[in-house]
Amino acid sequence: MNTYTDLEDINDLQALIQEGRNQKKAPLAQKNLGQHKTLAMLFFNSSLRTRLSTQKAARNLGMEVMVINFNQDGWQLEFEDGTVMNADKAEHIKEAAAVISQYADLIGLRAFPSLKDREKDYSEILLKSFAKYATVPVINMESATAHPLQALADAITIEEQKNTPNPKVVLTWAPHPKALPQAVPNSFVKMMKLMGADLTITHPHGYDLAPEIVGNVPVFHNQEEALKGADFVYAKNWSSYQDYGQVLSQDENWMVTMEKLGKAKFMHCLPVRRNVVVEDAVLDSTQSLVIEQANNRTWAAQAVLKELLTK
Ligand SMILES: NCCC[C@H](NC(=O)CCC(=O)O)C(=O)O
Ligand SMILES: NC(=O)OP(=O)(O)O
Repeated sequence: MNTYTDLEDINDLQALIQEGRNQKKAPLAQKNLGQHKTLAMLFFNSSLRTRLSTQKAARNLGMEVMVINFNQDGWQLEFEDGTVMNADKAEHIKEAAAVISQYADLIGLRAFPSLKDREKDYSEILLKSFAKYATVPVINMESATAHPLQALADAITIEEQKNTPNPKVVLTWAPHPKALPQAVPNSFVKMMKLMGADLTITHPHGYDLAPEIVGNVPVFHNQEEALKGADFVYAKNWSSYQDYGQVLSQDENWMVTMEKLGKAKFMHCLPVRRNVVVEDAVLDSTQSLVIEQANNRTWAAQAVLKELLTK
């Protein structure tokens, strides 16, 4: 693995999941691997889990970490080629990426989509420009359309928690007051396909994810029907892909309740809006995996950092 911009960068998924589980058992077993190496983490958006778990993972491997909140502390970046930079953008990605590459051995990036221009968001201009102009590996810490570190933590969580060889996994849309990205569901669907999981997707009309990502995964518009016999229920809100970035429904009947969950385990990437996405009773029950899922973010990041350090 030379970079971790999306799940396609993974050479051997089972080995990477196993590596994450090994790191969890012995977090400091390779504490000198990253000695004198630095991870620079660039945040264009808020984060709790990604920021802290990735730092923790890097430190467990002996790395130094530098963090910059780009919107507050960095210069506004220009990504287009050949522009006359006489407006608000002070620095071109060509210089910024080349300069950061001299200070750091790995660069992590978080940058959400605009949710205004689908073509532009799905072109992943920020992530791809960094990957192009940086001379060190780039790690996706949630880009416009993908969250591969989250998906790896989700895969580790399902592997740890499953009681049958091929459990039924249901990804359900859930209501939310704001327009949210498709990054988490996109990467979750891709990951479940890579794992060969028994995946079902359920969402209201108008919320289909990108067809090239969904492929032939069964999609139900009846949530109750989809949830029948589920072993894992993964809830997430996302805004519309077709009517790009729009909130078409806030139907509270789609909230995950204990009654709907049945015997299944509950997953969510967090942060989660209580009693909007999912009711308290679910999050406060022993069937909720959300805290363990967030714990696994460290081990997923540590597995990825290890691969990138030893490539
Ligand atoms: N990194 C995990 C999720 C990040 C983001 N959620 C959010 O922005 C929630 C914000 C709120 O609830 O106000 C998303 O859906 O992609
Ligand atoms: N799940 C996740 O990525 O959380 P943060 O947005 O807090 O990093």
